[in-house]
Amino acid sequence: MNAVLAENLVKSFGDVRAVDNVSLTIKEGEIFGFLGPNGAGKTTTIRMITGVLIPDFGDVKIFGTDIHKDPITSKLNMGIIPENGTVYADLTALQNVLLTAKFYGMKKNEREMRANEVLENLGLSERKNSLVRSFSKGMRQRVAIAAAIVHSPKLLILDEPTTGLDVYSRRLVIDTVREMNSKASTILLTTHNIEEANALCSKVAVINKGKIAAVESPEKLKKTFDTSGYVEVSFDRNVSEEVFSYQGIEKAEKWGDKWRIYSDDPDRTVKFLSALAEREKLKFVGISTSNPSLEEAFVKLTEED
Ligand SMILES: Nc1ncnc2c1ncn2[C@@H]1O[C@H](COP(=O)(O)OP(=O)(O)OP(=O)(O)O)[C@@H](O)[C@H]1O
Repeated sequence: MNAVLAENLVKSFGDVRAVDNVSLTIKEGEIFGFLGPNGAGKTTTIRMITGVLIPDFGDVKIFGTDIHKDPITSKLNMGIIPENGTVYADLTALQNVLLTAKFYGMKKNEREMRANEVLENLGLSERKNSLVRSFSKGMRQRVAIAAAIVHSPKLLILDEPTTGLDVYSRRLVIDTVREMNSKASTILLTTHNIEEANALCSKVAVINKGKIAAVESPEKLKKTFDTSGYVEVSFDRNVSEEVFSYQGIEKAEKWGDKWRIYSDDPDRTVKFLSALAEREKLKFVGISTSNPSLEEAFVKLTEED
């Protein structure tokens, strides 16, 4: 079953078409990353998916239920951490989480057990009885996350969950996302952080100027935009450029003590190099293929025309 099925979402604010015909399918069990530059339409899309904003056009189904026709059923399945997650500053961390647990209709015993458990997992046990007012940004964000996951939602939606957090809070947030996913939650998160998306997500969608530019696994996306396709090789002695003249090899460039061999088929290049080494009695000192980055793909997908 699809956790999220968003079809043809459109939302304008005055003359600005913030979201322009966006469709997304998020399968159960995925960690789905929503990437895009500032103002691309990520938050507006998330707000439509979570039922906070009514689209001008289009539908959203959460586990098959229309969010606008039956918001309660849909929302019971969700945990939502909005951008700059909101928590009550005049309540303690524990009171914040217990309050949300109550909203979700959890029983008293279960509320207390789970609230303590999630606060512990998010490194907040020792401060659970302190007012949130006294907390740092990272701690507040962790309280917001604890509150959003206390009812073990089937779908966890996080808008920029790690922006502005210190390394410790970021690590706890990422570990929590992974743990929720391993316990059968589907995750949808927006992020600016491409390396984070690369490390966490099984699939990413890139949005630019309100439109979806690509939906792929990070690995496929990297490969699609890898224009650098080269193999780097060094031998135990110098060779001249001519030895690399071979069908399919576009060029060979000297890089320090190595050669970069460009082609559209690294597998063939490696086989060719192996035959070359044998024929010329060369020994490999090192050989590696280029490592395309998701950042490169992202920049290509979102760069100005
Ligand atoms: N309530 C609003 N009223 C007017 N314009 C809005 C409103 N919300 C969003 N916009 C505009 O819609 C566009 C998309 O904004 P949105 O916040 O969805 O982008 P985003 O991808 O989440 O950006 P960021 O990464 O900076 O948070 C922007 O041009 C923004 O100025």
